[in-house]
Amino acid sequence: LGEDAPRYPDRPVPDWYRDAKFGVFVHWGLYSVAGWAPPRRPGEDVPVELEYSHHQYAEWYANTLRIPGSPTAAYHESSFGVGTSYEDLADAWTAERYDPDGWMRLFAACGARYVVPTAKHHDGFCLWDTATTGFSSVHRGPRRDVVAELAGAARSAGLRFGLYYSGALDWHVSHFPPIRSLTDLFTHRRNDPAFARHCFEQVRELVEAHRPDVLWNDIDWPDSAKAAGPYSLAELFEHYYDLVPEGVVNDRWGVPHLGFRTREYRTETGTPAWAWEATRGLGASFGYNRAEDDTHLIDATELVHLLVDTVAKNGNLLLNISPRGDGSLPEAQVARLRELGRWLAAHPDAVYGTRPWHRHAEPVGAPLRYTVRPDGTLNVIALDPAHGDFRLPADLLGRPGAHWGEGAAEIGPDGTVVIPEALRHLPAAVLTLPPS
Ligand SMILES: CC(C)[C@@H]1NC[C@@H](O)[C@H](O)[C@@H]1O
Repeated sequence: LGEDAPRYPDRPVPDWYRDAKFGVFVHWGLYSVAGWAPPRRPGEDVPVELEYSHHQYAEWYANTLRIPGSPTAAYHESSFGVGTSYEDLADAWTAERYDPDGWMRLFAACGARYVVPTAKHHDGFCLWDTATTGFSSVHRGPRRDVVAELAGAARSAGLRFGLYYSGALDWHVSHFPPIRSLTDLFTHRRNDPAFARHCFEQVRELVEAHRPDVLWNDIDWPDSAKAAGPYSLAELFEHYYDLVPEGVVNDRWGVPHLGFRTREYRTETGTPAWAWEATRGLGASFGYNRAEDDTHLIDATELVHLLVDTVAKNGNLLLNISPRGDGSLPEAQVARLRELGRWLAAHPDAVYGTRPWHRHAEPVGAPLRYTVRPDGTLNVIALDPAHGDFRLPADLLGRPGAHWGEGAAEIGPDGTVVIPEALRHLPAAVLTLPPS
């Protein structure tokens, strides 16, 4: 970094974030009106040359639509007619079933401790009362300040409130050909001072109006804002932390300042010392995709395993839900969220406020995950208890006071742990061992 490179703050990730463990991402925007992408089941892939023309992310509709011959281009013309642009859809967006309070009560009931809705995605459509553009949900379509309503509803429901912002891509104010490769993704983007100021002013509006507890930027930030000076990223971070002392940012700003690291549809292999967050949709898309059905969604048991595995590895899970354009929530997604919430409500101390043990799982043998409570109690979380009894590892043998919730656990001299019949139907059962 040159000597004129700005100095970035070195801030610890706040305890509220590390204790929260589970948040809900909400990708809702103009792309939700069309709500379509080529559906993709777990494990399905496309050849790299089709990665962008057949993008599974429905929130990329505005880009995919511009790729000649793409399935999205065909879908758009057959659905909206020749000559209808993506941006024309803004006036068709009515959001008649949008219920911010209902959303947030549901997320809180499902065990989420924070929520991160999209304020502006790559399409450039802003969901708040911005002075920077008329391409917004206040000036067009719903004619509502969606972000303000979500912020109030989230905090009324007792949730921490974060905001997602697309700092690298804004297709409304950029005039590049469509992104058709990973190289395009990092070259077909504006880095000029005018765009840097535009992004700075938009995020400053959001910070000053809503004091978001999380600033979740995506992909990168305009390069011209990475030197010291007015409208610089360093200035924006300083302003943010002045207004939100417990605020936290992610790792996608393109500068040597980050709070938590992010993994998109991926996990960590071990237990990193740093705070990180696993994020994914319930299906293969973040934005609503009407072409997805139950077979495209992760099932509830896998969701519990994903949360437990992530927390055991020192991470948070930010699980995305994809509201339809009218603001209703896809029932199959809600059902999975509720199932996860039921398990969490029955096992809060296995997750919230815990920290990793010295290993997150066993290299071989029983599918166990470990977390440690603030008082030192060890949670031994057995995934898929229906598979039956398991052997405690040697370093846990003989530790007294093992319990399954209410009842004492039966552990044989060889460390075989009998899983009570009443627990075998659960996605995961939690054995506790008092502090050694
Ligand atoms: C993880 C999530 C925020 C995704 N980040 C990359 C975007 O291109 C994608 O649409 C989605 O927002």
